[in-house]
Amino acid sequence: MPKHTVAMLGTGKMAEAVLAGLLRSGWSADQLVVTARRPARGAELAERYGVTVVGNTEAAERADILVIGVKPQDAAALLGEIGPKVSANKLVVSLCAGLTTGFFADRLPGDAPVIRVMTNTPALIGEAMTAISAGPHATGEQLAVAEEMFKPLGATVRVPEYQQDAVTALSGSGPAYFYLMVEAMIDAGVLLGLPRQVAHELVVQTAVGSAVMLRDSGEHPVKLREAVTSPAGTTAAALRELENHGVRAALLSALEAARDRAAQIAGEMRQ
Ligand SMILES: NC(=O)C1=CN([C@@H]2O[C@H](COP(=O)(O)OP(=O)(O)OC[C@H]3O[C@@H](n4cnc5c(N)ncnc54)[C@H](OP(=O)(O)O)[C@@H]3O)[C@@H](O)[C@H]2O)C=CC1
Ligand SMILES: O=C(O)[C@@H]1CCC=N1
Repeated sequence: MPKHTVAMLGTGKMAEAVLAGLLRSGWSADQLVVTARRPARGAELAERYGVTVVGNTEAAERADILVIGVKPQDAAALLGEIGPKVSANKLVVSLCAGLTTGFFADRLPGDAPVIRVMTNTPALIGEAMTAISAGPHATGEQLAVAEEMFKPLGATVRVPEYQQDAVTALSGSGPAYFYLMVEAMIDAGVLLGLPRQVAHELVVQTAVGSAVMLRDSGEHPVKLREAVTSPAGTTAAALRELENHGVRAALLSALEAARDRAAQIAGEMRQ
């Protein structure tokens, strides 16, 4: 990959995970500049990663890839600030849930190329799931640049932009669903009389083992679940309770709600 300079504009939790992932995968600190709204946050990032912290306009000037890491609600103000520095030879990469490439194109001068990315926090450890879509002014080459940038952070997939709200619901927010499940299982272990630390270790390693098996065996989850479920055994008893309590229906509703919220955010930002 040619030497690019990346600006993280608004370096909160998600942009920090991307920043850490890039540094882990061989990008050098001098290829990265970051911005923060609060000076204390900037100082923290400089100390933790050895990166240069500058203002938004200077970052937009210095870098050729501009990663938009602010909340969707803060994006318009940020674009207003950096707009004059964004020319067609810059690549704008949005991490924002809900916001379309059109939202950015409408607020940037000329034909600024925009790539919409939905990644997730496991980028921090090289296990992200990142979905990438090119906006109207982005070339295939620019899409490939964004893809190369995110590949070392985990897995990547190209999707048509209209699918990005569904992606956001599934893999963008996805880590939170698994963490909730783990949290609830640990509490259940405590209810059954296990010390919390023991319950924590049992659940976390079971989650890791199950996830690695899912990925590496290539087996369908139904087959893996059936292998655990003995006739008249303990697992069948537990699964019946999960079905009785509507776990599948809850997931369907939850993901629809997340997808709809992404679309709603975009609508709110247009007003
Ligand atoms: N968290 C996640 O798992 C995921 C998040 N995303 C997307 O990533 C984006 C960021 O989310 P997240 O990291 O969770 O949110 P955070 O609030 O942690 O990060 C946003 C950061 O931007 C800073 N900021 C806001 N305005 C400016 C500005 N004008 N100049 C410089 N910095 C600014 C904020 O500063 P301050 O600290 O002062 O508020 C904050 O540090 C969102 O658009 C979200 O949709 C996408 C996928 C997953
Ligand atoms: O909750 C959110 O809106 C962001 C987007 C996906 C994950 N976190």
